Order: sequence, then C-alpha cells, then structure tokens
Amino acid sequence: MDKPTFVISSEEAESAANQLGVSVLQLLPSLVDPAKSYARPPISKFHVGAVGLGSSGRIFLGVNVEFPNLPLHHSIHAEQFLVTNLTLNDERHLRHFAVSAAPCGHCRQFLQEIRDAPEIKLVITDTNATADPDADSDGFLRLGSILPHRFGPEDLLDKDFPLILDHHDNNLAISDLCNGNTVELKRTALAAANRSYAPYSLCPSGVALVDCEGKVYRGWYMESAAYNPSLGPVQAALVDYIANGGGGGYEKIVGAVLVEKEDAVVRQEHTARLLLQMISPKCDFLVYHCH
Ligand SMILES: O=c1ccn([C@H]2C[C@H](O)[C@@H](CO)O2)c(=O)[nH]1
Ligand SMILES: [Zn+2]
Repeated sequence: MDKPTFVISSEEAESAANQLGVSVLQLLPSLVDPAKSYARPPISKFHVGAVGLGSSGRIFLGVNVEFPNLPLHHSIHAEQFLVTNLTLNDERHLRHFAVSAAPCGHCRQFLQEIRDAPEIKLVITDTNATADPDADSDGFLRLGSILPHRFGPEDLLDKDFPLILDHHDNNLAISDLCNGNTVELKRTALAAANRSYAPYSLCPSGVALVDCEGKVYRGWYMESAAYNPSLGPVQAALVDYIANGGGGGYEKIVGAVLVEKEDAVVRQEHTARLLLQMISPKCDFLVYHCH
C-alpha cells in the first residue's frame, strides 16, 4: 500500500491546480476518489472520501473508518475525520469541501461546531449535484441549504465561545507529570486534553498512542451540541495514526494513554479501553487524571 497523504500544502495545491488549468476549488472534487481509496470500512465496504480546503490554502482529506466487533456508533465518518484532521493541523477554518456521498444527518450536525457553519460550501461528487437548483456554477451548495432550522452551539453557548476550530486551552495539569516511564505519552495526552473541545459537558480528554517504532500520535475529544455525533479521543488519535502512521494496521499500536478529569461526569476510560482492546489487544492502556 502506498503511504497515504492526508494534508496537501498550499504550494502543492496551487501548482497542481495550475498544471490542470483549474482553480484550487475545482481541484477538490478530483481528489475525492484518491481519498476514498484510503477509507477503512471493513463492515460496509462503502468508501467515503471528503476533501476540504482550509483558510491557509492547505487541502485536507478525510475518510470513513469502521471497527469490526464493535457497535456501529464507534465508526468515524469521513466528514468527522476531515474536521479532526483540520484541528490536528491547527487549521482555523473550513470554507469548502468535496465529499463522495451526501453527508448524513449526523455529519451535517457535527459540522455545526465550526464557526459560520451554514456558510460552508460543499460539493457532492457521486451524485449529479450540479442539477441542484441551490448549487453554484461549480456545483457547491451552502451547508445551510441542506440543514435548515439548525440546532447548534449558539443554542447552548455564548455566541463568542471558542468553537471546534478556534484556538483554546483548557488549562489542565497533572500533579505527578514526571513520574513513571510513560512521561512522553502522558505529556502528549495532557497537551491533547488541553485542546479538547468539550463545551457541553466540560469534561475534556486527550489520548496519546505509540506504535511499535516509537512514533507518537494524539487526538482529543470533540463534542457536538446534539451530543451523539461527538467524537471520542481514541477515534481522534486514530485519525492521526491513519493520517500519519504510514498506512499500517492497528496491531502496531502498542501503548496508549488517556488523560481526563477524575470527577468527570462524562468519562472516556471504559469506552477507550473497549475500543483499544478490540483493535489492538496487546496495547498497554494507562489512564491519568488531571485537574
Ligand atoms: O455522511 C456520511 C455517511 C456515511 N459515512 C460512512 C459511515 C459508514 O462507515 C459508511 C456507511 O454508512 O459510510 C460517512 O463517512 N459519511
Ligand atoms: Zn456522516
């Protein structure tokens, strides 16, 4: 398997668009099929690819990921993978994306955590969306047109509260950070927890994973105003692993650390252990509490 690429620099994007004589926006749909080839859907065999343009000019890929032996709600949708990929790379805004299949209701809802979500433009490549009367000349639709009467962060939070792609720091600390032999993983998981987006439960958490070559990956819990579309910290760290781990299997993940608050009303520990146990049974899993 080729080493997959999930982030394209703005220079590469521009030069590829120039060579094809198209704009960077028009390039997005042409990257959906290559993105689909990176999907991991062993249950449905239905590959979904999502390709987004960030405000920095970089292009980000997202794919769907399914986990055999676990209930379907553990799956990562391509659009959630894309948003996670944006946050892992400090991208502050998503304005346009192309996606192979029409985003499901769960994804339309998850995307509401991005500021000005209704203004995000999307093009659906596997159907004839250009026939849609709401689409512009490039076939892009406003997210607001496919999710009217939205329920979103402004229903529950103050309007200037930092949203999923906005910079924020949860100011969490661990008392005995330097004790034990997993200091690097603990530090990485704590840093991840500090970037967690958990405005609804106020229970942030982060995960660090290490593979058999010693390479470290991280991800953080991200909530949805509608609760169920939220993405757990192990899933988010698996996005980093899939995007940056060279395309290997989960059995290469040999260690994992979760950092969360001790008195949290929403706890990840049990779900995280279950998911890791199913995908990489030999993985060591440690939990540290922060405050
Ligand atoms: O918006 C959608 C709809 C479905 N899927 C994935 C989830 C599952 O892996 C497969 C079948 O539903 O397609 C997505 O990634 N995005
Ligand atoms: Zn979806």
